[in-house]
Amino acid sequence: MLELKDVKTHFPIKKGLIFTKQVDTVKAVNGVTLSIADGEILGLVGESGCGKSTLSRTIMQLIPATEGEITLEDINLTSLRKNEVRKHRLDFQMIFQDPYASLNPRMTVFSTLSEAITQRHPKLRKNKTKLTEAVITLMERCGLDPSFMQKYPHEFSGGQRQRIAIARALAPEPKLIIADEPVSALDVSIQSQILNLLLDLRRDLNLTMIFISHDLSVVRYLADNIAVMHKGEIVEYGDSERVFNQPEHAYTKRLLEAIPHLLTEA
Ligand SMILES: Nc1ncnc2c1ncn2[C@@H]1O[C@H](COP(=O)(O)OP(=O)(O)OP(=O)(O)O)[C@@H](O)[C@H]1O
Repeated sequence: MLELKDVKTHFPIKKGLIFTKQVDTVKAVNGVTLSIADGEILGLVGESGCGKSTLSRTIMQLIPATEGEITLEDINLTSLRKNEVRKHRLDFQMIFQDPYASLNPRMTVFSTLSEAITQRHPKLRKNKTKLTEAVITLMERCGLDPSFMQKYPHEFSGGQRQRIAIARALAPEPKLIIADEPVSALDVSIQSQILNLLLDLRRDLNLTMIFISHDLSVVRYLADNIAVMHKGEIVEYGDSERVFNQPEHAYTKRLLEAIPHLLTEA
């Protein structure tokens, strides 16, 4: 479904004083090769600064890859012209850590979701009944009471706001969802509800997802496969349980040792 071949995203940065012409390169993503199957949840883990966000933004075509190939269902996105790339933007949707920041505070749930639905189905703009039905279906699917559709984000709890953000991400019927630390800002009890919602959605809609987290226990719960990223490279990749029980790379072992309870559990 999604293939990455030797993807590199490098940022040139000026070195030293204002008038200097010397340039350094930050190799934020440095030769990533990965594939994600239809309906798979891939966990992407690594410390802050290892390149997870840059890799997501490169996959979503928000920043151009310096080198390499990104193929979505046999379309080589890296070879497309800018206006052609735009057509594929809806195929990728993101869920962020802070739903409050990602939702427009001045828009009701209905406006937020209907705007996202009509990006994919513009004709629905003229059919309020069908649009409302689609909003209700999305809200129910994400465990939200549709009678709250005229409410604003601040009128919901943190967990419910994340459900709205998830519904918003699903609305344009994306091919891939990238969830960037989607439960890190939530209370532990709410975290599991949101993780279970994501698992239910994957089961019901065959969602394909990259789940980014620094929390390995969360990733283990959700992901089929795990990619461990370190200094712009994938240093370990494999089935979730294998990576947890028999980590091969020293960096993965270090990450696992940082959570001792996980080792005793395994
Ligand atoms: N636009 C940019 N220009 C220059 N350097 C950048 C740019 N964006 C990211 N970087 C650098 O690339 C490296 C990877 O950053 P990135 O944000 O992708 O890491 P991350 O793993 O997502 O970190 P975090 O978990 O803190 O978000 C960092 O060293 C960062 O400073």
